[in-house]
Amino acid sequence: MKRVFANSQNSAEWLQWARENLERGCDLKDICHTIRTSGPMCLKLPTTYPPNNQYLLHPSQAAYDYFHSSQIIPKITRPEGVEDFVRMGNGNFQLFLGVHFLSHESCELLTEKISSASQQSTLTVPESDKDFRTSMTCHLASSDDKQVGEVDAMIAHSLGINSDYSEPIQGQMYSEGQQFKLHTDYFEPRTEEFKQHANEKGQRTWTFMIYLSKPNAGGFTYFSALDINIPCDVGTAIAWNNLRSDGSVNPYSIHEGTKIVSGKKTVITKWFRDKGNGQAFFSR
Ligand SMILES: O=C(O)CCC(=O)C(=O)O
Ligand SMILES: [Fe+2]
Repeated sequence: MKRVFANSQNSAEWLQWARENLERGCDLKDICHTIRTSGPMCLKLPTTYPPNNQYLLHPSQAAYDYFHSSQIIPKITRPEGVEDFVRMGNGNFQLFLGVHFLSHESCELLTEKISSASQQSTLTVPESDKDFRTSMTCHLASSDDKQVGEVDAMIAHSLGINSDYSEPIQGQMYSEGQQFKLHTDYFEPRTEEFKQHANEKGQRTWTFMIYLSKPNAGGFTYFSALDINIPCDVGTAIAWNNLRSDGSVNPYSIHEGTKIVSGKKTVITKWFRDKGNGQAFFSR
């Protein structure tokens, strides 16, 4: 980490310094430590939160995020890997893919259950774009179904996280023309959304998805920051960490359920949380 100036109390200079060092690949924790010990007592930072996720990808945003969220950073919930899954993406983002997670038979049965009891999907923040998320959601957990319970347990086991640290399992169904536009699954820190949704069970940590039925065209899961398109192959599962290793939110996790061109797509989604009862991780 290079020191470009000494004992400066100028916040802009320090932010610039943090940005340069982040771009050079220095560790965010070291940068923050230096700022805490040698930087200005009170960094003057923007008062408005960046409005879009593109801006969040800028390295200086990482520093900004870190300084501002230190009070509410959840504890680390990071499996080292996911059993039998391959790691995709880059060092900035943990994304895993597991083929043949579920048999075609199980996928068919679950698809039937989801299509028989689904309702319009909702969003955690109000959105003026009515096409933002147009899929249907099925609250599978409320069915008390044996197969659903087994899949739920398989997901938790595969990540190695205690299912008490999770939200109830859901199904999503997309018909032709339906989509879920670019978004992140974590709750935006310091917002109403965070206050409303993270209060009890904490921040969202991991997302786990299983593809149950494949559309004829379209319907990928697209991670735009990595330019990775995951096809909706029946039985395949993906899992990603919405947080960085220090527990702050990871903008590289931004993703989209692309529009269905023809056919239907059905998936299972399960979000893990920062808080729960008992040990967070299974011992392996
Ligand atoms: O359907 C997809 O591929 C993505 C779904 C998604 O991002 C979500 O439910 O949060
Ligand atoms: Fe998502």
